[in-house]
Amino acid sequence: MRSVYDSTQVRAAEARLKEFTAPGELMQRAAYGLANECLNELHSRRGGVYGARAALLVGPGGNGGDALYSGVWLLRRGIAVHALLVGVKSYPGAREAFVRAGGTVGAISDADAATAVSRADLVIDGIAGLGSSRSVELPDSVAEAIATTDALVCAVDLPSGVNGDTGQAYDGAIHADMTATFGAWKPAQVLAPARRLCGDVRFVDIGLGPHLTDPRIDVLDYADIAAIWPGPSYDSHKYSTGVVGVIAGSAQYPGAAVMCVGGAIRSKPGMVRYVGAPDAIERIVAAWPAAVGATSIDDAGRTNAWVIGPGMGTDDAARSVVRSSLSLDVPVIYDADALTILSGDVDRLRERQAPTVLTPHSGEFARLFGEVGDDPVESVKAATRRTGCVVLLKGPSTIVAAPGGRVLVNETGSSKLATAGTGDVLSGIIGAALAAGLPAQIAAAAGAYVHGALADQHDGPLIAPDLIDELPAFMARLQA
Ligand SMILES: NC(=O)C1=CN([C@@H]2O[C@H](COP(=O)(O)OP(=O)(O)OC[C@H]3O[C@@H](n4cnc5c(N)ncnc54)[C@H](O)[C@@H]3O)[C@@H](O)[C@H]2O)[C@@H](O)CC1
Ligand SMILES: Nc1ncnc2c1ncn2[C@@H]1O[C@H](COP(=O)(O)OP(=O)(O)O)[C@@H](O)[C@H]1O
Ligand SMILES: [K+]
Repeated sequence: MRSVYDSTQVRAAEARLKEFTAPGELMQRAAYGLANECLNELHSRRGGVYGARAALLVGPGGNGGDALYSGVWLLRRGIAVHALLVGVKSYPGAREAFVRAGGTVGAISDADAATAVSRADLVIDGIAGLGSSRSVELPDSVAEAIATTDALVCAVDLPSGVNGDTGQAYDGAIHADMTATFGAWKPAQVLAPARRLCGDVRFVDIGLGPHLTDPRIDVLDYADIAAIWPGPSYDSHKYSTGVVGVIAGSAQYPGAAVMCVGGAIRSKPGMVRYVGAPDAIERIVAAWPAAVGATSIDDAGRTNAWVIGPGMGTDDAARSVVRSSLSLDVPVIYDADALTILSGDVDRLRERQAPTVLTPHSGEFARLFGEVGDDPVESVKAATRRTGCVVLLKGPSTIVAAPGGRVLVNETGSSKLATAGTGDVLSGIIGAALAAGLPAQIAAAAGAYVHGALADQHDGPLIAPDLIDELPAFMARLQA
């Protein structure tokens, strides 16, 4: 598990650590770590670093200070380093130290600034880090040179022009190949759209660890999923590993039910029950002979968790099923059309006694709670406070919040998943995890991890049923 801390937490931890360290020590640790990451990467790209050129983009604050002091280390390794000041100020003492070590300094507005960038093998973005909260305004020629260079572009702490806490990217934000993050992972390094601008994130330890508590976000990794994903024990039977109920599909969207049941059944619960009209049951059993049909929730028999919504439509019959399901005393995941149905009735979700998971994409989220704002984590947390439910917001970074709990962000998957029906598979997978007894937020986040990993594992173009086909191999590896 990777813990992520916001700028207030990082600044507070830095302030505490500074009580035990010499003045300027933390910046030296950061600058040395940054230089090392750049040297290693440059070495593997060019086969050596001597004789290379570097351009530093230097802002007025601590971020620019890190860039200038890292320049001192680069100069000592035989790299020619030119600093371009963005503005008139620079971090006290850093510019002098850089010049003493042999660095040259110009202004970003100099006529030859763009040439310095395009001739560089390494561009270090030290315009702003934790203090970045607005667009980056560089001369067009320099912005163009940064955007088109083949050089290694390394961001100091965060790419300039991204909001470190929310993951928002402002105009002109720098697109880095690599980011050296100091002391902690920051929200922008795991949240869309900023995380894409970070490139490969390298952790530089500056000793903040003992001073950081209560992360803002956690990111589950493969080892976490392997440890928590339920598997059978020697004395398991079909009722002990969880029974999933699925209500999905309609005459208009029959495939949604097939994919949702497939996602559930291939995640290996003890049993999957499908509730629908007789012709729908026939279709499901033709696709998944191991599924068990019933025509109503009441007739379905023992079920540990329900998945309700994919492709079920929003007609009166669907509305009545969703409303009556609110009183089910087992975990329920509401997805797709069920979310649309509930959007008129959001506050009724509070009536639910058993755990509830909502899995909206941003359009469904807007219908339920209003548009996702500039701070998506805050938007999702507000939705959990309002409903008392676990809310999983889908998208290029999936955010899972629970009432009173920590926020989980999923990093697996990619835009390969932007194809119809992948969400139906996801809700089936989460349903299996819920039925096996995982706590609702963990089930949702672990389901999102598995779902994304299936896409990552799949070679070539992906359609939703491919995810189901990838499940057995993934589960076999996970449980090995
Ligand atoms: N506080 C500490 O103990 C440490 C801080 N470190 C570095 O210091 C950074 C934080 O320093 P600061 O608080 O000075 O903040 P920053 O240097 O990140 O940014 C603040 C300054 O940049 C300007 N700025 C913001 N956005 C800009 C833009 N788009 N274009 C031009 N200028 C812009 C602001 O007006 C302000 O003057 C960290 O991200 C990290 O790089 C590290 O040296 C580690 C230790
Ligand atoms: N650009 C993207 N990057 C990563 N994941 C994505 C992207 N677009 C969609 N996804 C994922 O694909 C799935 C789509 O679900 P959804 O929108 O409900 O589709 P459908 O209703 O067609 O099944 C979600 O898990 C979502 O997180
Ligand atoms: K930066």
